[in-house]
Amino acid sequence: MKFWRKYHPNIGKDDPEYHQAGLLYSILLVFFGVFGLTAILNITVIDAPHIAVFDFAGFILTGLLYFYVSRRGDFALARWLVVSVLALLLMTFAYLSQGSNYSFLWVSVFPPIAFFLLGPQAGAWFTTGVLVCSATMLKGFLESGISGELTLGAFLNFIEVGVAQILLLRHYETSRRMAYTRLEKLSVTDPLTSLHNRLHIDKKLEDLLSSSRAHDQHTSVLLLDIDNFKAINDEEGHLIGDKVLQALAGLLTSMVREQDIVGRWGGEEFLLVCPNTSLSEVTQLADRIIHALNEKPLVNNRKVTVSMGAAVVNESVETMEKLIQLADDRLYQAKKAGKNCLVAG
Ligand SMILES: Nc1nc2c(ncn2[C@@H]2O[C@H](COP(=O)(O)OP(=O)(O)OP(=O)(O)O)[C@@H](O)[C@H]2O)c(=O)[nH]1
Repeated sequence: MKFWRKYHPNIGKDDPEYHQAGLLYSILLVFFGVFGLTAILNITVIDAPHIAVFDFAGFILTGLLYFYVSRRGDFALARWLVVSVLALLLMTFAYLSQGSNYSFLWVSVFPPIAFFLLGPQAGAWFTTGVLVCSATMLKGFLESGISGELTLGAFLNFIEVGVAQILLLRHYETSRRMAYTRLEKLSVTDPLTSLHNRLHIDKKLEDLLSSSRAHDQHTSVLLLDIDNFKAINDEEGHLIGDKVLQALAGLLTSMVREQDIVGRWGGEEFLLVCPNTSLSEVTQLADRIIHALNEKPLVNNRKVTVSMGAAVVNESVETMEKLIQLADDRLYQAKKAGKNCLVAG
């Protein structure tokens, strides 16, 4: 049931907000249905019109909120609105039932939702606020003796459970988010060189190409392969081979602009993606790389050379596949031409 995706097309399946959006729209729909149904029941069967008024208000409020959130599409605002309305409705319900039937326990569904939608920091503050308001209200009921079911013990248990929930959820949500951030970083990083991995660079390049086409800008790529890398491994050992890859990654990163992307494309292949860069500009960059490598050894007094193929987006090379294929064909030509050079056209 991913009907909400049409309202937030920018939230992808791998996004942390994906499940938040699912929860948010489920809450709105469930509350909308439950309020509508209980409003009818409270009027027709139970004969409790004062509760029916509250149900009806909840029905209208959640309906309006659904409409607003889905039309506006600002997901950050949507989360705050839903959590605020939920807090309001739960506390109003606790107030109307005046401590009877332990219905104030409904307030305890609030903390997990608040932490999940707002995060550990805002979730903790918001939940503390709701807990303080609810406890103040229940204290009033307790002192006035309005409900025989609300004992001092029940009241204290309510507060203790609330405090425990805040502490536990804060810990849980913080560690969950940290683990997510770490995994997200690992999934886009090449462990040996710390450069972007192929998966990530694929996605970045795809995004860049769509914006290049939309704004009629040049995006150039440079596919780079270390020459005779097998010989380096064979003669110096794999550890030195790894060091060469790391040193080259560092050199390439230091030579490009901030907006350029350097990634490890495969074993001893690297891909440089340069937004807003013409073929002649990327040729200058390639010349600087060749010059820097010829100038001094990378690791262990061992000079390393590279071959490169460059390509730029234009009318005949529009897709990512075609762009990479062209750069790869040119890289192959550079190898055939004797290595340590660039082929750009
Ligand atoms: N040390 C190390 N070697 C790797 C890694 N990934 C791939 N290789 C090695 O890279 C070498 C690539 O060899 P080839 O494809 O024959 O290429 P080459 O020797 O560079 O020859 P040319 O490309 O024609 O210049 C292989 O020996 C792989 O084992 C890595 O992460 N670390």
